[in-house]
Parts: sequence; structure tokens; C-alpha cells
Amino acid sequence: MAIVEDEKSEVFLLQLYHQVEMTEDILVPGGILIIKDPYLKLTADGRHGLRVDHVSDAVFLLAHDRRVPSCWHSELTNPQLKSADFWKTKGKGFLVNQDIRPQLNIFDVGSLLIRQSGSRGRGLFTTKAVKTGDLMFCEKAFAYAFHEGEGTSGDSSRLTMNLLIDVNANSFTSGAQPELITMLVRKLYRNPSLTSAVKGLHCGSYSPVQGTFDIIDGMPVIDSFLLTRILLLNSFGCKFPEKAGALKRPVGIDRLGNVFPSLGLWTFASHMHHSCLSNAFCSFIGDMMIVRAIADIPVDAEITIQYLNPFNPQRQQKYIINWAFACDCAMCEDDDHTSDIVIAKRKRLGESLQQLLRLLSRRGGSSGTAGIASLIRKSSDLLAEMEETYIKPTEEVPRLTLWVGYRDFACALTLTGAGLSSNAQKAIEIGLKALRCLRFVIESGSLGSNQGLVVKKWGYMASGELDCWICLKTAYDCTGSHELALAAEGCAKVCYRIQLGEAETFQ
Ligand SMILES: C[S@@+](CC[C@H](N)C(=O)[O-])C[C@H]1O[C@@H](n2cnc3c(N)ncnc32)[C@H](O)[C@@H]1O
Repeated sequence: MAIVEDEKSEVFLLQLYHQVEMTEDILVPGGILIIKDPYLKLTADGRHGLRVDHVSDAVFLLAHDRRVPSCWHSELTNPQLKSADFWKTKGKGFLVNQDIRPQLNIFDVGSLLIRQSGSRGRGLFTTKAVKTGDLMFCEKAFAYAFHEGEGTSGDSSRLTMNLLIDVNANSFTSGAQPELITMLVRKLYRNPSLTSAVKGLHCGSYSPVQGTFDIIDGMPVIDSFLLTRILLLNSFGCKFPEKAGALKRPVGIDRLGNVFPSLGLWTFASHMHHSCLSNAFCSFIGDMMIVRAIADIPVDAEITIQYLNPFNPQRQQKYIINWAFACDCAMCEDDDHTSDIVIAKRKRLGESLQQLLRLLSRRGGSSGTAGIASLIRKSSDLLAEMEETYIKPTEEVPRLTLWVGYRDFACALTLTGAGLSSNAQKAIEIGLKALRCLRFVIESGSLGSNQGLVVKKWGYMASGELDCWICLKTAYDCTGSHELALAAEGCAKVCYRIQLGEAETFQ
């Protein structure tokens, strides 16, 4: 907030939105600006204040500008208002001796094409077949806001929290979203040539201000409401998987444990549509997005990703509220036909299983006792009961709750009684079952057969597949089946590469 006066010496409070600095830092004493299309609003103390939402509506003038009212000429002594020549010389100084290369923003898009996808708008399609784990493209963020929460900065006195209030939708956003909006607005305002990258992005039902992005008075017209809408519909949150915590900076976490992902806009990637049964996965290294295939994808097939975590029970409502579409995938359809009673039953069985697995972990090492055998039997019974709650075959709809149960059971068996061959054998049987719940088609993999372990078809990417393959590798090693262990490790590496973007750091 700053106090400004006009040529008639009338005084107002002024608020500028979407500026890099606070209003009072930009409006130095003596500074002059033109406000186009002034919007007067009632302030909290009952007076009138000026509010500027679109950055292009505030035009800052240099002292020498002919548009400065003549009545102020004698007052223009502010040393901070430097001439254009001063800034040109300073800018050239920065460039001297620097290696300025053309910036490459998107890599490896030779096998992809943006085209219409029925009534859904533009989508991304393959122009050649790709295999599971293959890199489809990498893209550098057009704009990226890293959100550092209290938990990561460690200095709560420096913590600032931005809130973006949408009075129309009666909602608010916090975390990196408000920062990203301001960043994007500033970037486009300062670099008119970049507006073409954002111009046609999906903005839902919003009608942009007339002349948006046209150059007026040497600067582009920036409609900040349009950019807000574009970001709400097209930006990606980057939550790094836990395994990546040591390698990459993870999300910000506040003192209540709320997670604020970093957020960015990747203009090419933003053309990917959603499917809960997606065939691609995005990972992030800093602000570089890496998109890999999570299934074998034929030529001319649409690339899809999951906009939200498939375990989120509210995801269907969120697709409608946040992106204005209803997901019609087989998984959402199956959810619609699954009664609350069945969902509650799966939840109850899952909780009982976790209790048994905790006991199993505590008794690790003393395997072979009747107690352990009974825990294993009871766990298997619970999972068999859960299995009966599913109607659709796994090939049509992955069984997510069952997957979590089998995966955790396999890990508990491997980690607790790893040295014992009987537990390891059971862990292999359960681990393979877990992966089949996700539609993996795995040939052989059983002990004693000499057919090895071959993944004929990769399954669904939920979370924790990497853990499951590592458990299988450990269990194969415990039984002396080193070739199978190597094959399981190879599969773990594929999962690692998909989830983290690269496999160079895989150990
Ligand atoms: C990031 S944009 C995707 C690209 C957009 N179609 C375009 O033309 O630029 C997100 C929008 O795509 C549409 N969309 C995404 N996934 C969809 C799906 N599974 N079914 C229908 N519409 C979908 C929705 O309109 C959503 O708001």
C-alpha cells in the first residue's frame, strides 16, 4: 500500500497487485506512474483506494518522459529515476564476457504431436511406438515457484505465507500458487516476445480482456485474471517421491504437516489430458520435468497422466471442480459401482492387516515359531477375504487397496525374516501377487523354475512398486536365486527411472 497524489493534488491509497516487490518498495518517493482504467474500491476504513490488478495498467515513467505533467517538472530531482542510457549501459555491462546461449526448453519431442482429442480439446499423441520406461520428453518450466515451508527453511522468522483469495469461487489457495501467478505476470510483462508461449493455453470458460497481449504503449496488455485461470488449469505440482528426498529438494511442509508442493507451468506438457489409468508419468529434477512411458504405447495413441493421486477418494469431485471434466475411466466407473459398505470393509480389513504386520515386524528373526506362522496365516486370510470384495477382473481395473495389503505383507516378510528361506519364499509368492493386483503380467518368477522372471506387461503405477521389486530382489537373494534377484533388480531400476527421472543414482 502506498499514498499517491494526482496532478490536482488529490490523495489516494494505492495497491498494486502481481508486482515483484511490495507496492511501497516500487513507488519510491517522487516516482511517477500512469494508471490506466483506474479502479476505485472501498478500503477497510471507509475511504476510497485505487487498486491495480493488471500489471500493464500501471505505467512507470522516467523523469524525462514527455507524459509527465508539466506542473511536476521542477520537482523531479529524485536520484533513483535514472535515464534510459544509464540502464542500457548497466545492462551491457552485465552481458560483457558472459556465455549467453540460446535457451533450449523442450527436448526429445520428436515422437510426439499436439492435436485435437475429440471434444476434450488439444491433447498429446505419439508419432512412434514407445516402451515402458522410455523417455518421451523433458521440458524446462516456463515459470516455477519453489515453495519452501517452515520444515525446510528451519527459520520460522523468515517464513512468509501467500494467500490467494478468489472471491468469485469463494475459495483460497496458499503455498506456491500466488507466487507463481505473480511470477508469470511479471515475466510476460517484461518479455512481450514470450507471450506467444502462453497465449493459446487452455483457459476454460474465461473470456480474456479484449486486446490481451497486444502491445500498447510499448508494453503488452497483461490480463492477470486470465493468467490466474491458465495456471489453475495447466500448472503442475511437483511432489518428489520420498526416496528422492536426499537427492532433490522436496516439498515445503508447515508446522501442521501440511504439504505445499512446488509449482510450475510447463507449456508443452500442459497439453496432456488426465486418465486414472494413465500411460505416462512425470518426474522432476528441479524445474525440469521428465515424462516417461509407464506402459508400452503404440503409435498415434494419446499420452495421459494422473492429475491427482488415484488413492484420493475425493478425486472425482476434484476433477469436476478444478478442471471441469468428469473422468470416465474404468477405475472411476468401478468406484461408482462399489458400495460404501464394501469400501468400509476393505478399509477395516486393511487396518487389521497392518496391526498383524506390525506384530510380524516386531518378531522378526524368531521366525519358524508357531506365533509367526499364525500371523502369516491370519494375514493371508485377511487378504483372501479382501480379494473377494472385488468383482471386476484385475486386467480391467487395478485393485489398489489389495495391492497395498499384499505389498506391505511381502515387505514385512522380507524385512523381518530376511535370512529365513521359508519367509523369503512366502515373500516372493506374495510380492508377485501384489504386482498382479496392479495388472502386471509376470511370466514365471517362481523358485525352482528355470524360466527366469519376465515382465510381459507392465502394470499400473500407483506408489511403492519400487519397494515391492526391492523386496523381491532381497527375497530371491535369500533363497540363493541370484539370477531372479538380478531380474527383480532390473525391474526396480525401471521403476526408479520412471519415478525419479533418471537411474544414475540407483543403488
Ligand atoms: C491442462 S488442459 C489439457 C489441454 C487442453 N485440452 C488444451 O486444449 O490445451 C486441462 C483440461 O483438459 C480437459 N481434460 C483433461 N483431462 C480430461 C479428461 N480425462 N476428460 C475430459 N476432459 C479432460 C479439461 O477441460 C481440463 O480442464
